[in-house]
Amino acid sequence: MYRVKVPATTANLGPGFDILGMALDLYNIIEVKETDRGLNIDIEGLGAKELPTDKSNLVYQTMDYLFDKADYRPAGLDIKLINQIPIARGLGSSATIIVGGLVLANTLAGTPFSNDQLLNFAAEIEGHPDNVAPALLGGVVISVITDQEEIIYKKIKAPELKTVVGIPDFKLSTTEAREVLPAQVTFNDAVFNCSRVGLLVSAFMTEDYDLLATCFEDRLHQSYRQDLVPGMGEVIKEAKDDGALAIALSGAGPSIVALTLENEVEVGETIVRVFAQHGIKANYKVAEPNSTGVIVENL
Ligand SMILES: Nc1ncnc2c1ncn2[C@@H]1O[C@H](COP(=O)(O)OP(=O)(O)OP(=O)(O)O)[C@@H](O)[C@H]1O
Ligand SMILES: N[C@@H](CCO)C(=O)O
Repeated sequence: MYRVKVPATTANLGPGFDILGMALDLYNIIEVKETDRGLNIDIEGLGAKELPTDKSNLVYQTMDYLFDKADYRPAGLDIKLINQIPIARGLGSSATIIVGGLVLANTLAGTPFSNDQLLNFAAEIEGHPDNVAPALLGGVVISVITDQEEIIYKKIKAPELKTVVGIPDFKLSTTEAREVLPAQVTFNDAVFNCSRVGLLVSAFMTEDYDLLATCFEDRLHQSYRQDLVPGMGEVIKEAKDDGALAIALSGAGPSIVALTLENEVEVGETIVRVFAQHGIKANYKVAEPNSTGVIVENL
């Protein structure tokens, strides 16, 4: 039997829409065993009651995608999902399943594909690379899609900061959160974001955390998504007042991610309190960045 442990991810980090993501020490685990008894999917933890256990489950769809490419056909599979990452909250749950499913299927097929090829497959399945890249590689990853539709990436060390994730008690699908984005943005807004992404990468690399508040500013996606996350503007403002160095919507939302040197409990409690003032139940988790990415074990 093989097992993978795949980290949650927070994508965008403010201005890096579809470009930047960071892995966190919160995990989904997938176990798989080849059998001769067809498909059996067992789900433990989050989503156990709602996720399908047939061939429509994302983990099977993903493994099937790789088996097709590898021309490998197991007679049957026992798959177990142990889900600890909340689903459709902007913490990369689907990315963990895609990365984990690809790594497991590649292992069963005799490792015909490299990690770089797996990253390209994962980005194609997910539609964007910013969650799948750090889920696979760990750390902070900058991903670029070339004109030939290939991913070029660079992993940098994650900041030595605490991450506070405020998780509202409602789902927001990535598809819905992308539908509210405009087809075009102004030249000024594009320049605004490019400048912050450049500065953010440099701030992480030089550990110049005083720059983070400016680096997390964004004009490409968060304002358009504000109506989908009641209280988001105020949560961000009040958590900054509590000492968060930087704060933004996590991925496509609805979770909010803050980076802090200290005061992580106060920042978390403030996020929960301000969401409650807007009628939204929420909880928070304090996480550390993950630097390893996916880990596969032969049990
Ligand atoms: N743990 C899981 N197991 C199986 N399928 C999952 C799991 N997590 C997500 N999915 C599938 O992926 C779909 C899309 O999830 P979606 O991308 O909206 O959320 P997310 O990955 O949790 O958040 P985000 O991508 O914003 O970080 C879900 O509707 C579900 O079908
Ligand atoms: N970059 C993606 C992340 C989705 O998790 C978005 O913001 O839509």
